[in-house]
Amino acid sequence: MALSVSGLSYAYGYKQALTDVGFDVATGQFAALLGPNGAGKSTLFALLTRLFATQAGTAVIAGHDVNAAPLNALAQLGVVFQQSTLDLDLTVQQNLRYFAALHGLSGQDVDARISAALGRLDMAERANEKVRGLNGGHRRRTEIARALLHEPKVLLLDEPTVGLDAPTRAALVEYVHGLCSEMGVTVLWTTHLTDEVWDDDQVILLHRGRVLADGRCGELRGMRPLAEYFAEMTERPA
Ligand SMILES: Nc1ncnc2c1ncn2[C@@H]1O[C@H](COP(=O)(O)OP(=O)(O)OP(=O)(O)O)[C@@H](O)[C@H]1O
Repeated sequence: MALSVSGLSYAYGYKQALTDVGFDVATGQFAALLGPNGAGKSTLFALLTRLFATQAGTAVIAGHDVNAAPLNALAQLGVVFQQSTLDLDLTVQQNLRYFAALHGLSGQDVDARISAALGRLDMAERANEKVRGLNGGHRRRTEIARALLHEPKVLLLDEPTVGLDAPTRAALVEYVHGLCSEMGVTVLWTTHLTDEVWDDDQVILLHRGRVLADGRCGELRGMRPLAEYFAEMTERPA
């Protein structure tokens, strides 16, 4: 498994945000962590990226426990946060070079990695443009290219389509599915939008801090749209 979470619980003081959360994601799988507002998605994301320390349970990334071997675990993790962290006044390439330097990547290899990462996201032609001049979709693609520079096995994206229009959202969803099928990257994509999930994707349905369902989207939804299944699961009384 590329990502294994087991018995993960987390509380903010008296407020329980996650309760005994567990799931596995296989290598090369696109997994949607689907949940309404307040479900606990951001808390889980913060635990996987070690922004918060784990209180109970374990998370293992590409064989490395985030608590026992944090450096090894984080080395295998690419992260795209909900809020953009690009420098608007640097070019696309300068943003990527800066990130590479922070990761201790240097030498001729870096430019080759940057070209490859931008190529994968169809961003090669924009390498010398300042980020300020890019539209939202291209900025997001730049961030994904950047998150892949150190060739992580697992890519986490926290609601990456927020603020994008429908066609741009659909294109981004398609790019990231392509990373799974063509490069074998394992993706955990958090969202509350059911149209971002494809039938072959794994759905981990999170609600009020618990996993309500975990399975292949096509199987979970059966004959009805995923949105209907999602509403049925999350709108019934506690
Ligand atoms: N700093 C905090 N202090 C107390 N409670 C918090 C804190 N941060 C989050 N919570 C609560 O924990 C629960 C899970 O929140 P979380 O932000 O992880 O959910 P989410 O699924 O990411 O929601 P959203 O989509 O709105 O970001 C919610 O009930 C939230 O109110």
